[in-house]
Amino acid sequence: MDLLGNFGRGMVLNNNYETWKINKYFLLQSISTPGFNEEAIKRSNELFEELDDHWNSLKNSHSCNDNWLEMDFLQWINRFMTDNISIVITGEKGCSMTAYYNTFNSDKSESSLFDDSKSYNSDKFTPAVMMYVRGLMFLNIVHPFLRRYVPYFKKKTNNLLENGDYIIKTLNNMIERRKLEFANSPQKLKSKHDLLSILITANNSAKSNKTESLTDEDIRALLFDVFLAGSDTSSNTLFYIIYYICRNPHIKQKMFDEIDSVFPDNSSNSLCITADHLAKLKYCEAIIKETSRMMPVVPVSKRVASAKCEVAGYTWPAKTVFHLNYACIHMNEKYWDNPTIFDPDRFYLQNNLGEFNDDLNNSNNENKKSIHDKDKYSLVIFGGGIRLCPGRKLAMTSMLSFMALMFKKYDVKLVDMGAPLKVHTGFLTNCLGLRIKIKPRKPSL
Ligand code: HEM
Repeated sequence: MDLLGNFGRGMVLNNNYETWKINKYFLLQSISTPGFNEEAIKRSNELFEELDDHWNSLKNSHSCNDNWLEMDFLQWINRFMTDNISIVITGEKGCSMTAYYNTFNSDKSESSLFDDSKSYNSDKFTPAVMMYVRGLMFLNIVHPFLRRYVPYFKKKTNNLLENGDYIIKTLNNMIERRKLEFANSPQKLKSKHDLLSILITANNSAKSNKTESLTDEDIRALLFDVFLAGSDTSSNTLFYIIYYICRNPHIKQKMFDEIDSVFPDNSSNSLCITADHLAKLKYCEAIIKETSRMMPVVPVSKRVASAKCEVAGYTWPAKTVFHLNYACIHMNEKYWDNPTIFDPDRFYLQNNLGEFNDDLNNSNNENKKSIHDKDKYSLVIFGGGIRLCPGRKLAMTSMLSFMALMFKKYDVKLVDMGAPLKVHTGFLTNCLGLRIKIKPRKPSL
């Protein structure tokens, strides 16, 4: 079942506390550096410009009624976030948006730029990671006899093994290439702020100081974890944001007003967002929280009791598995007034937005502020306790950047206001499709 040799390595699939702790330490140190955060914002700016160029070309090549461009937002935002997480992890430009744009074009020549044997192809790699996750479920459920001897299951198992090999090879190549670059030109790499370069630099200095360090397999597992956890989570949240603000025009307007106040109009067509701008987008932050309360992309999680414990007045033996229903907690009337109403003001007016700025090194997160007076775990978008999501700051940065860039420029509406939100819940609650229309908010843009 352990196709990648990841069990006991990295974070997500690691139940060995000692190695998990070391991996977590390296990941948090790497993604908490100011350079990493600035780079993530800079990359969002660049990628949005690319996305906007694609949209403009589509608008020019298709006749659009009233200047509104209709699109399947699911496809674009998935690819935007795929390219975003790819470049943040590897420093290498992904090709998912370009590959998708090319499907609208008769001239597909740009696709040939991506040679799998030489460079990393985000459009192929990220779906492979998702296939790996679905494969884990399959391997968990299907009996080994069926996998070995029954043709249908055997074929599926072989596909999964091939997929696992492809992921390992891609990540190994990436690490090897970067280490070689590092050996040839150490100074150059010190100025790089992608996750892989920072991890290698931090690991090299741990080795030379003879403190605990990572193996290449650990680095591979950490990269895999971030590919796995960092893209679909943020893109699904952004779908749901679009859905809810379109259905609540007064909230959309309040969001536009905030964005306009942080980015007053200037002659330039493109924004250049910084961390200071993002810190001012308190209403946008409240929208992200309220959307995630209504529709948490990670709806459940699990914990295993390491020792006998008491929960809800009952005594439970060690190794009891507890399923934590985050989606239900978010709808509990004990903690939330009118929980079915979409109301970002419940976070905004209380000005209680400290959760995402807490000390990222504090794994127990005991200092987490309560969202309101009732219970600090009544909002568990990013989980809680020792396995709290380490990527929450990066997630907030990418989502806020996207919101500012998109809504400074574009108004948005749903193609079908009456259509229910189509979702599928597995590990994540995935949106299955969302047709929207966009139009520049100002004629000059
Ligand atoms: C909107 C975006 C995101 C959401 C909603 C989200 C949510 C979560 C949740 C609920 C958990 C499980 C916590 C628990 O069991 O209590 C988790 C774990 C994790 N997340 Fe995120 N996440 C997001 C983005 C990211 C990003 C961008 C990264 C990249 C660094 C990331 C990396 C991880 C990792 C490595 C874990 C596993 C932690 C462990 O097992 O100890 N996540 N995330």
